Amino acid sequence: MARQMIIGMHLGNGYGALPGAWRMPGVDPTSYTSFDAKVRQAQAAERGKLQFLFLPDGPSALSAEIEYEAPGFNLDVMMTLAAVARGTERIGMVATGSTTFNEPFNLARQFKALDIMSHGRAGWNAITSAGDDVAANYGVRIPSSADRYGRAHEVVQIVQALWGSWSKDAWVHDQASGQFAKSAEIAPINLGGKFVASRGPLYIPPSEQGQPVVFHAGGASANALALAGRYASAVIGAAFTIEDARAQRAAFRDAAERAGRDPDEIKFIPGLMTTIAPDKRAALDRRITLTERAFPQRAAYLQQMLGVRIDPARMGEPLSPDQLAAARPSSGDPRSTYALKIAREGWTLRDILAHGVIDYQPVVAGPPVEVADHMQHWFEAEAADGFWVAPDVYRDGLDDFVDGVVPILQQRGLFHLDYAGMTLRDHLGAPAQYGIDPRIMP
Ligand SMILES: Cc1cc2nc3c(=O)[nH]c(=O)nc-3n(C[C@H](O)[C@H](O)[C@H](O)COP(=O)(O)O)c2cc1C
Repeated sequence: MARQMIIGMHLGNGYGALPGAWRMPGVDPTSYTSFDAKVRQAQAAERGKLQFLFLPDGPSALSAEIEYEAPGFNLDVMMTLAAVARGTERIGMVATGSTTFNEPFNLARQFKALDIMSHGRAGWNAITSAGDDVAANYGVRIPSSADRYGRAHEVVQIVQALWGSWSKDAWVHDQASGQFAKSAEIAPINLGGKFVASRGPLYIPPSEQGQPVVFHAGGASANALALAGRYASAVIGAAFTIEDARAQRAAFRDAAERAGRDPDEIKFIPGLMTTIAPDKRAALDRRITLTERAFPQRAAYLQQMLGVRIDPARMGEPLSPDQLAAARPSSGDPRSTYALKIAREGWTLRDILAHGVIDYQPVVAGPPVEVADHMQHWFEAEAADGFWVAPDVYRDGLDDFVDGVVPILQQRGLFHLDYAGMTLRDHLGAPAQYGIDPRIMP
């Protein structure tokens, strides 16, 4: 069968990916604390047969914008997914769990419990935390990159070892014989390194997929490549251009190969922000409503990207011929070339910003077919094995993706018509694994 794409959905604060989402008509302003809202959003993604939900997590400092904007993260990713697990049946659930600020025993226990509750649908986004604001919440300074990644390798190995501490058929639960478990098949782990250790065993038997799937979110730094290359089945990526995405995907595949794995075992899944509307004008207007508060600040940044003076008071005007002639895309920001291309098309300053030229992920603002075209283009260029999609506003943006974009991708043979299996491993085509991968023994 032809290669088909994997699609995940960003499940953040309950409102949507853009800062104005909480104030949009029809949005319940208390969705931030509503588990029901998150379950409904997960159910909508499952209706679209999406393979997984992606829950980022900081926990970073409260944003300076809290006066006007909702925090970007979930109240608590594991508690949210416990609720989502009970309200869904097939969709995978991938939560972020820091390897810097958690003990491996806690991570192993929580993720495996979720894996059991969800019948084999859990994934762990194993990241290193960066940022002094996160560290301050734990009363420490942020460790060096070498120490963060050194700890991350130990944490992932111990977590995986703990996951395998019950053999696959250790749990007998035979009422007739009275045997609950085979104690000879439950082993302590006794693993330790420079940073962390655990005796084990865990007291949780295998799930339907054996154990959770390991993800990693990050860029292609040498340390991230070494970590993801060894352990990750999928990388949640950020790439603004198709060239960057191709290079990152190739780098992660090479890293997996260097770790002795088949490169097809690691899927590269960059992000995509969507604003879906009947036409381009309506989509840009929607993005203006959702993000305009940030435009003065973004205009100042656009000035640096293009190397010309830009007057934020002239939001309704295109850049002048003199400005366009003098503009030079900054080599320090890969988004600059695209920003200049959009500016040269003659859009007003407000519309240039509404195109998402300064967003963290590529933005598609337009009708569903444009979103599908973007995904097809990147997928067929081997820049992506799939996408994690961040709708601007969950309330309608998620349905517009599921009902508008997904059928186009299905008609084009690029996306499955239904789930073939029950577990996250099934959905990703991730090889079976139980305990530490024997190819990567400590
Ligand atoms: C798409 C994407 C998603 C990320 N999600 C998270 C997250 O949920 N929580 C987090 O602490 N860091 C997250 N990160 C940050 C990375 O884990 C990592 O800290 C960052 O890329 C710096 O990596 P470095 O230390 O190798 O330079 C994310 C990064 C990317 C690109």
